[in-house]
Amino acid sequence: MPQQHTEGQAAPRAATRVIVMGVSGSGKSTIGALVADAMDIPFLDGDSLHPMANIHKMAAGTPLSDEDRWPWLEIVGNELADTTASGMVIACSALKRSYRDVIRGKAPDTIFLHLHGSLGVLSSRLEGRSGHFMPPALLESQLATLEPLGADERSVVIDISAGINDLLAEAVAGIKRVAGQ
Ligand SMILES: Nc1ncnc2c1ncn2[C@@H]1O[C@H](COP(=O)(O)OP(=O)(O)O)[C@@H](O)[C@H]1O
Ligand SMILES: O=C(O)[C@H](O)[C@@H](O)[C@H](O)[C@H](O)COP(=O)(O)O
Repeated sequence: MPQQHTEGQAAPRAATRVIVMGVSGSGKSTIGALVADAMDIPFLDGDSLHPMANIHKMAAGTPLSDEDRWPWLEIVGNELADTTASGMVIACSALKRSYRDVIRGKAPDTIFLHLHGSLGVLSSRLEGRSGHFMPPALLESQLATLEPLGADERSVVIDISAGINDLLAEAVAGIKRVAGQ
């Protein structure tokens, strides 16, 4: 029997499912964790969902192929679709539209937050990062693979040259706007 809502009673809010996307070094892990915290929903780093073979391949300086990425994207989509919380934020490069289609195939209401930046800003962020498996030399192939979001995709695009607090505010406002909150 469908749930009834009497006047004055708020209808339950749909889960907010977000992929923070972009190339390596764009700030997915940093901004993703902060957005999740601000929206009081769980955060998952897509790097932790890669099969070990993918991590070893990237660490050795070889870009992943589509075949390497399909199983990983399925896992990412399943995590988003299966969340029992009021939403979830996952950091996942989701570089091509066909990759985003895999995620949407599992969780159709996903909002993609693209952290967009110039080669110069991205390179300096990667050079400044330490203790990460991803070599800065893979940035060029990441940028060559990136397909920008289409107007028909549920999405928010922000320019990463701003400071973290400004990016966080812009990201949360954009997500809430797209989610109709
Ligand atoms: N807006 C920002 N301003 C300055 N430094 C940032 C900003 N966003 C991220 N960083 C830094 O840039 C580096 C890359 O960020 P990270 O979150 O690891 O990116 P990704 O997960 O997309 O690879 C990290 O050292 C991080 O602390
Ligand atoms: O599809 C890919 O090639 C990888 O998923 C890659 O895009 C991802 O970004 C890595 O996991 C590197 O990790 P960082 O993005 O955290 O540098």
